[in-house]
Amino acid sequence: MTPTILTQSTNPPPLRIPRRDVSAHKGNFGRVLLVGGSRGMAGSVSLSSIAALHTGSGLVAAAVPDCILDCVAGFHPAIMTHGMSDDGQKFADSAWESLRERLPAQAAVGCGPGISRGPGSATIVAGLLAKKDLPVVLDADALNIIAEQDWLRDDRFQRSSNDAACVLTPHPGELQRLTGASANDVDAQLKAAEKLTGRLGWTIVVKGGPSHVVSKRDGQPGSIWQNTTGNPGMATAGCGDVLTGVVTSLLGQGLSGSDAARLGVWIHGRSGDEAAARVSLAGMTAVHVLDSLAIVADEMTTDASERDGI
Ligand SMILES: NC(=O)C1=CN([C@@H]2O[C@H](COP(=O)(O)OP(=O)(O)OC[C@H]3O[C@@H](n4cnc5c(N)ncnc54)[C@H](O)[C@@H]3O)[C@@H](O)[C@H]2O)[C@@H](O)CC1
Ligand SMILES: Nc1ncnc2c1ncn2[C@@H]1O[C@H](COP(=O)(O)OP(=O)(O)O)[C@@H](O)[C@H]1O
Ligand SMILES: [Mg+2]
Repeated sequence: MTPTILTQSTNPPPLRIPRRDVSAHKGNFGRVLLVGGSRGMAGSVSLSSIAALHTGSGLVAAAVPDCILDCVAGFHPAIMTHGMSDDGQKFADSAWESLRERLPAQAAVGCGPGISRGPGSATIVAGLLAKKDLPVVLDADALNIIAEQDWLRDDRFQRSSNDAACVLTPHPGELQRLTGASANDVDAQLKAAEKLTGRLGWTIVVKGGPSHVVSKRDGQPGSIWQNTTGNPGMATAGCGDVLTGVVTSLLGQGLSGSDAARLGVWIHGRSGDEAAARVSLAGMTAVHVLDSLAIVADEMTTDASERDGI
């Protein structure tokens, strides 16, 4: 019997970015920084960083607690690493001071995978939320810190349409911690995300099968877009860390929060579908999704003649 492949995506992306010009150089595609990791979770921030490279970023660096720098550096020779002060496990209070100096050079920053909770991590998250001229993606424990600190009520962190994008990528458990909306009630989660987006001006990816992107578009709150790619094989450790790197990369390539989130979620799911077809639903891992991302990345792009309809 011929096996039925249920994972093939045929739908087009929600938007496209220009195909690379022949004279392109790495400076054209954004310098991005991934902030995270802790002892025991060096893989998370490495997955995010490699995902940013595989989405097309020109230069990718990881800012990590110094105690895991060698491990993170060993995952991929093209990733630069910056070691920040730590307490032997995770970022120390003073890490923000050295991180802050690196921010002006970045086109976008992604923060949270593997970061762990503690005062050092909380200072970094608050600093990034307050830096409204820098596009940022927040994930994992960065979101749990926002929930713990009750920063959703803090008007200091609102972003207007003139500010850089702030994109949150919670899974249902994290969104429940942030808003109280049950992880088992997608409608309640989308409503809660809509309310947040309207008030704070952030874009929220409500992850799942399928994922949704909730954003303010054309100044109007409450635009909800549903993704069509992806499959349950992606319910495996590290797939969310990959998404953080993908969306950070697209922000760094100049996309708005809403566009980076929608195209990012689409290509991430598309990579998952490619991985499932190549490996298997049960056996695929985040590393297969990363490899597939490098293969399907051009599906996000179009060339000038296609754009102009020639
Ligand atoms: N290799 C690595 O270093 C890895 C590190 N990771 C890091 O591990 C940290 C903890 O992340 P976790 O997400 O495991 O921890 P969480 O405690 O946030 O999430 C897992 C729990 O959330 C609840 N939940 C409810 N609905 C859910 C849904 N639909 N999807 C997911 N969870 C749901 C479940 O109770 C589940 O046990 C993060 O910092 C993450 O970046 C993970 O990404 C795995 C890989
Ligand atoms: N059943 C599913 N269908 C489609 N995508 C899924 C499914 N399960 C998980 N995913 C995707 O995998 C990712 C999991 O993210 P997350 O739970 O944060 O993982 P981790 O923290 O382990 O990296 C999300 O992008 C989610 O949309
Ligand atoms: Mg996660």
